[in-house]
Amino acid sequence: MASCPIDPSIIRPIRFVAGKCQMLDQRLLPEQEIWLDYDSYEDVAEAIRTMVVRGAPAIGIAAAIGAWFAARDIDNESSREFFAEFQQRCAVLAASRPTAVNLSWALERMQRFAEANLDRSVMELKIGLEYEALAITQEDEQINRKIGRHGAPLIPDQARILTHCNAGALATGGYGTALGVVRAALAAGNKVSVIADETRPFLQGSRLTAWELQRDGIPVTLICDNMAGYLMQQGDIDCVIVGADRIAANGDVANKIGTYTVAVLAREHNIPFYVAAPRSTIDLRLTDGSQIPIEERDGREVTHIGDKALAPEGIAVRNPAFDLTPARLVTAIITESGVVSGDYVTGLRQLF
Ligand SMILES: CSC[C@H]1O[C@H](OP(=O)(O)O)[C@H](O)[C@@H]1O
Repeated sequence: MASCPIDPSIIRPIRFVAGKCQMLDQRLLPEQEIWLDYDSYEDVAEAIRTMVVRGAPAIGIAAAIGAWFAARDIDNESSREFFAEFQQRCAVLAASRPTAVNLSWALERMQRFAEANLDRSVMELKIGLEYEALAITQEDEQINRKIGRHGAPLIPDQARILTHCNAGALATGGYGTALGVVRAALAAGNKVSVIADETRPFLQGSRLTAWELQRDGIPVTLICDNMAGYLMQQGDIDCVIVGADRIAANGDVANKIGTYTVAVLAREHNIPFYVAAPRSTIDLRLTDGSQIPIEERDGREVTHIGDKALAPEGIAVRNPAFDLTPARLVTAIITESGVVSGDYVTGLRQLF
């Protein structure tokens, strides 16, 4: 059933209506629900970089809206000169974060639209780009509902599902990818529950997944990342479902740091490890995961929570924001076009 776009009960982190954009500042959850107004491509790029908005599909949507702001503000009557400036501004958005391929996927889609319509006036190009950004925004939730429908049959009744990071409504245009499978399993009548890794250092699990699921009345238990192995050992986890930021052509998965650790633990305990992602997160241009850029973020995310220091001043820090899970540890990849497992090279290519 198509969701009602104005149903306030459904979590959507980005609002794009009549050329206006608001984004839920996810840095302030769960304590504050603050919506920020955006009206320039530079500010949207900063929102992506600073993780006001985060999550691969949500980053793609924000980038598309940012690209429209970029086009709207170009003051040029020549379509070709307009397009050259538009490409330069899209490059600013593309540089905001490196790992989630949805960012470049959305920007390339916007630029392809413009390039295919250079015979139009600049005004017509601007109008068309707004509709393209709106389409990218509105398509995402329906894609996630399809992912949920394909994934739900994999989830047994009473399943206790471990999640890592947030691949829910807050990471997308609504409904979520990994959490979309959870929502669909519940809608199918399965009494599933979630065990959410807090996901240090940005705490997307404790701050976002726990908030999102509690708000929707979905059973959720929060654990520290270092507890997952113990719960698996105790038989308290029945399956794992995570999202993805980029999937290479061979099925290697880049996702939030700690995902690889969970995948290794799941394999050790013979627990299914599922990845839920839209086709826009699959990058067939990369033969394997070694080619996926891994973002290194500010060490302050590790040494501080807000202004509170968690480590001695000046301590050396590493802060890779993602890691790579080899395809051999992935039980199946759940997409809006179906479920792929085993021969990922063939299976992923057949999705397109
Ligand atoms: C549905 S994609 C969510 C994906 O994005 C997250 O990363 P970040 O919060 O840094 O944008 C994480 O890897 C999630 O699995």
